Amino acid sequence: MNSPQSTVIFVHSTAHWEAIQKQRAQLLGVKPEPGLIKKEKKAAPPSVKSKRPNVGSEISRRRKRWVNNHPQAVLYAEDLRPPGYIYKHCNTRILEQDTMIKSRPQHIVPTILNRHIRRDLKKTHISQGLVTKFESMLMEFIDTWLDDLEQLDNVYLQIASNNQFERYVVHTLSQYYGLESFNNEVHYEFGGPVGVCAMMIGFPCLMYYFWISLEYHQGRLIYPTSLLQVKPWIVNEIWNKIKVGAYPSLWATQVYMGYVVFSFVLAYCMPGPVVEGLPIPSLNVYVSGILNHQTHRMSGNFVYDYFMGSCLNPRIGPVDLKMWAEIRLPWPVLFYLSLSCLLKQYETYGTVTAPAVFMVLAHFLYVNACQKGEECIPTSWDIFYEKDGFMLIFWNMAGVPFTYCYSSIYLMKYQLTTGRAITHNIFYIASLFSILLLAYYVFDTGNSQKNRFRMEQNGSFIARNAFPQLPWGHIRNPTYIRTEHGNLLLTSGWWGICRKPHYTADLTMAISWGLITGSGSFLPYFYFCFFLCVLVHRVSRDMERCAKKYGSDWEKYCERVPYIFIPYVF
Ligand SMILES: NC(=O)C1=CN([C@@H]2O[C@H](COP(=O)(O)OP(=O)(O)OC[C@H]3O[C@@H](n4cnc5c(N)ncnc54)[C@H](OP(=O)(O)O)[C@@H]3O)[C@@H](O)[C@H]2O)C=CC1
Ligand SMILES: C=C(/C=C/[C@@H](C)[C@H]1CC[C@H]2C3=CC=C4C[C@@H](O)CC[C@]4(C)[C@H]3CC[C@]12C)C(C)C
Repeated sequence: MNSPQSTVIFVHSTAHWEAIQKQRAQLLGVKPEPGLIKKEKKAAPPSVKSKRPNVGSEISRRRKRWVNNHPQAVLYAEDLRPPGYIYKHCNTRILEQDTMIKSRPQHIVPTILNRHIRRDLKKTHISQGLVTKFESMLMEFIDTWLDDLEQLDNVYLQIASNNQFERYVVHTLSQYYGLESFNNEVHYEFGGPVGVCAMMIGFPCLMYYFWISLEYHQGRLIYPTSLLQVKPWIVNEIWNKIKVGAYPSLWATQVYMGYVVFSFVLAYCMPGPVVEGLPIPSLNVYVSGILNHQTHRMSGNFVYDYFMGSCLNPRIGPVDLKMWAEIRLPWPVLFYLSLSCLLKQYETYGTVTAPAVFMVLAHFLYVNACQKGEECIPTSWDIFYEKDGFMLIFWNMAGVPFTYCYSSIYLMKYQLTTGRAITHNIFYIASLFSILLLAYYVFDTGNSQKNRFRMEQNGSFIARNAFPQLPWGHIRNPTYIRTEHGNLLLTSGWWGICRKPHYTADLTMAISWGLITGSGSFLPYFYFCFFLCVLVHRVSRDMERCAKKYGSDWEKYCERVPYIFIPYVF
């Protein structure tokens, strides 16, 4: 995985800043007037040229090169020491006795280079040009923010560099100036820019391909029979069919966009229960003046950021766009599509089959769950973690409604084109209905157990009577693990049995949507396969995130609840 790195220098607080000021004044031999930090501004930043640490002995060539800004002038560990600092007289004890430094808050990095860095620097010849370049950047940054102490809590300077050695120099200089620095490593998911580019092109193409196979081939997957056939196959089988049957017509656009607008107006005027979500990161972040005030976890790569999104919770008025697009758009459309297939069957044959009823029930349960449990959704992963980018928007507006419906469309198209309805024996049908209802029960109560527990914890719990409120959906006096982070991890109910009970239940429902159509086509199983990949990937991302966030508490939780999907199996 490609992981570009950049170095970010942080200044955390006004207190920290004042400490830096005092420190620098002390290093320069200027006595700071207590409480008048701003007044020292002009005197404080040493000009990079005039106050550059002395290098080598006074008559040495090394010193001359350094003083004359020779590009190959080198700097040793001792050169990075504060001026006037004598190595053999300084140790940590002396540092701690120093009143200026003592007055610093605990978290501030000491000014004197630590032994580890000193040892490393001794081995390294650092070019003067490099040091001057980064030192000037730091000086400029310090000067810029001297006048604006109020903003200091959120200010940081980002220095992008893919060179490990350069980053090392920046860290060392930061330490010298009492700034806190750390590497901000961009961790790409989904295969990075190349992976997401492939997905953005591949998903729509795949959907067209599946549409052709459903519309013209009773769900059979089609392919060219020889290499020579590829071009005519693409033109005749794919392109011409899309042009005729799947070109976005004005009527289709009006119907779909009409529904989108209608649904938005409803969300605007009839918002449903209003609950507080989880705290989101501060929006008041300045990043070298480049990013605006709402972007979040940006990689800097346009394609990747376009796919992942930039904002976490964009809104228009009272409508949280992500919630609206995730709940109020795809699931009702999916339900209407299934219902339409059932009505078409009834209109054509005067009767309906059990599999078609099954699909309407399955989609009704899902859409109903999303609406009746709307108040629980702000504490779920997509809302608090995923940003609103191509991935979520495409999947909400196209993927969910127009791929999750393959089972219903397949049942209908198969009957319309062959004249034979897909049916099964009563035992098979009854088993699948039972599996669906049982899985739904675990899915519904699993989600609501965890989300209500979390809502109680953050004080946003509200009781609702929307149908159905299932028994065990709300655990009174639950057991949990209290983490040092402050969050509680539920270990009662389904959550004491495995770590992702709601995923297991959701996947069980997904496979039942395929099984009800028999084994004539892969397409009704596409949702299950796709969803399995999504959830397995999500589990690994989530576990990694939680392990970092909760540390040893997460290990304790994993010991208490060792299985992820199925107890004693996995
Ligand atoms: N049909 C579809 O297309 C999709 C359906 N879904 C369904 O949506 C539902 C919600 O899933 P999703 O949003 O992915 O995940 P969750 O709502 O389970 O969110 C995971 C988060 O829950 C918190 N958490 C994990 N374990 C515990 C615990 N024991 N106690 C308390 N909090 C815990 C952690 O957050 P924290 O950091 O706050 O601790 C974790 O990051 C599932 O049923 C899933 O199947 C999801 C995606 C797509
Ligand atoms: C990822 C997408 C969509 C995800 C949604 C389908 C689920 C996200 C959170 C889920 C739910 C949370 C809590 C619930 C309370 C329960 O009482 C009922 C179920 C539910 C509403 C549950 C339902 C599914 C979610 C809304 C897109 C990108 C496909």
